[in-house]
Amino acid sequence: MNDKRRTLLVVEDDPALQKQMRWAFDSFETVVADDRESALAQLRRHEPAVVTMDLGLPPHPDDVSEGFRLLGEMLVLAPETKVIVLTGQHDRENAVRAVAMGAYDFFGKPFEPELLALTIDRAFRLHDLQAENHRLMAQQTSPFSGVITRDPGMLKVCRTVERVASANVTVALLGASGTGKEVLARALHALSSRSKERFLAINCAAIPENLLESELFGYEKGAFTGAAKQTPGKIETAHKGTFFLDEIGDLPMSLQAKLLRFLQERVVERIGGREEIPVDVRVVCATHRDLKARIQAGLFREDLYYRLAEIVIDIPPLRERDGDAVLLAHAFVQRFAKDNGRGAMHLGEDSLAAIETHPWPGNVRELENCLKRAVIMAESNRITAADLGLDGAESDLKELNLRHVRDEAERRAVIRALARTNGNIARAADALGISRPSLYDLMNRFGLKKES
Ligand SMILES: Nc1ncnc2c1ncn2[C@@H]1O[C@H](COP(=O)(O)OP(=O)(O)OP(=O)(O)O)[C@@H](O)[C@H]1O
Repeated sequence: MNDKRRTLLVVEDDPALQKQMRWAFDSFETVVADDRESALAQLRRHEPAVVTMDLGLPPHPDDVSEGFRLLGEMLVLAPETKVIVLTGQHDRENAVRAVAMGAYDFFGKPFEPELLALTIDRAFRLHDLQAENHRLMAQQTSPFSGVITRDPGMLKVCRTVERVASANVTVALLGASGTGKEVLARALHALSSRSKERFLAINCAAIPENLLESELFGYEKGAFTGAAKQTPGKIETAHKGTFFLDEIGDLPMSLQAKLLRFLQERVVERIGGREEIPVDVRVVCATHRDLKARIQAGLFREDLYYRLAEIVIDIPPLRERDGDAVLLAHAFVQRFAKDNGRGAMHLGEDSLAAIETHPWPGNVRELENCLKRAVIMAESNRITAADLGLDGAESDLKELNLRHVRDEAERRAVIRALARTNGNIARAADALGISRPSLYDLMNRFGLKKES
């Protein structure tokens, strides 16, 4: 295969062997380095997909210390890069150690160039496949239906939910109102082995204290005035399924003790009853309140907190999710336009800018309601900022311009590299993975003086 875009870095201190390898691997774009420092500089500059490296490198060419140090640093700097380690013919121990550290493969010296070329080719193919896989994964939105996001923080939350779904641990979802706590609790249930059973939710803030107790634990006939028949509580009804306690931060103290007992003993006693009924439920809770602060204020039991918060998942507010407000807005417009039989509707430039700049204190719920109203109210198929009831923010097109964004990122990286290397141009250029002349060009472009 002759593809010059495939960059191979050869780390080899023997000039004769270096030359031989360049020649043998001329179907790749081969760059060479003869020691650790130059190898790291080449790695930064060329970002090769594949590296072959000798383990014996100067200043200690007769042992493997420098080689292993380089291998470790390369794997940190470029974990996707495939490193093929060249070892002595009988040095199996170091070969195995290198692969255990994360090297892709090893080869004994002297090697047959054709065989090594095949291994290199395979490494490139694997690298390309993994890159493609990452690209496809990045295109995906969240892994759950019902949760729309492309924000890295929120995607991490989704991955945590996936990971803990199958474990039978109690999960606390913490986040402001409308951030999607219930959506995530339902996803947790759907991904768990209990998905075929019930998901039961109760909002601890919405029900008065005396009613809440009977809602949670149930009651026997005649337990209190109006208790006409035996009624199981919600916890009991959720047996084998998932029980979602929303707004747990608002649970009255008296019920906190009772809930704690249930979490410890896993039995419920109906009001007015004497029987202890075993219940097997997975408990998920959520609150927008700061539970630690409530513990400090004596409003929430610390022992209950630790029972409930075996796994804590913090959900970021909408304003901290990059690009999500507009992404969600498009999805809501489509959904509500369809629900209302309004045909194809779209958001105008001014409304997109307004959505981006609004802080959304009510999070996704506020955005959802805002678009629901706008779809109904809009006079044409184009939704304006006025339809949204938001101030038509000046569209900051400069911020959206990709070249401007890139320039700004580059300017900052150059300033940081120069600061870290105390103005040393050669080292700053190495750190940035560019040549010295390129760094000078950038410094000129951004008006950065050599001393700065
Ligand atoms: N990432 C999301 N993608 C799509 N819809 C979402 C998302 N997050 C939330 N929603 C929608 O926003 C609304 C509010 O979400 P949810 O009820 O889960 O929030 P909450 O944090 O539980 O709110 P509260 O604290 O007020 O109970 C729901 O209609 C939900 O479907």
